[in-house]
Amino acid sequence: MDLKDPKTSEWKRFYKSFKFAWNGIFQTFKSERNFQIHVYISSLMIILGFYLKFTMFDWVVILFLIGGMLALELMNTAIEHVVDLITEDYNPIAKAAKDAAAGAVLVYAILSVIIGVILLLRHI
Ligand SMILES: Nc1ncnc2c1ncn2[C@@H]1O[C@H](COP(=O)(O)OP(=O)(O)OP(=O)(O)O)[C@@H](O)[C@H]1O
Repeated sequence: MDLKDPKTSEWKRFYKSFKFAWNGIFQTFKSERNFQIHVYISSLMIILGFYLKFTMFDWVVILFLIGGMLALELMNTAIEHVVDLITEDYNPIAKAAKDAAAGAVLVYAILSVIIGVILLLRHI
């Protein structure tokens, strides 16, 4: 890992870690259907926001929900990868880890839908 190489400049390290992070987002988008669905719904909300002339408050809430949802889905994917790396056999602890991570996404998704509907209803 040349990121740990002391000769690598701070800016180069920053740039590379940004590139790795972006690659993680891109790979997750390519491989995870749920992440793609979240991106499409988020894009739709942004278009609706412009169409319905969202207030500054609405934008702050919506962007917070979108960012949180996508970040949580990325974290869920990371946990799935790590679990798969540890075992390919059936393991109740692997199941518990994956299901808890999926549960975290579900909790945030349900609350996001409720808050999104409340915001939309104020404009319709
Ligand atoms: N090694 C394992 N041992 C026991 N249960 C597992 C294991 N791997 C996955 N599971 C369980 O099987 C089900 C499907 O898991 P899978 O890894 O296919 O992910 P998923 O929940 O379908 O998510 P995604 O489609 O986003 O990858 C889940 O309930 C999960 O907990």
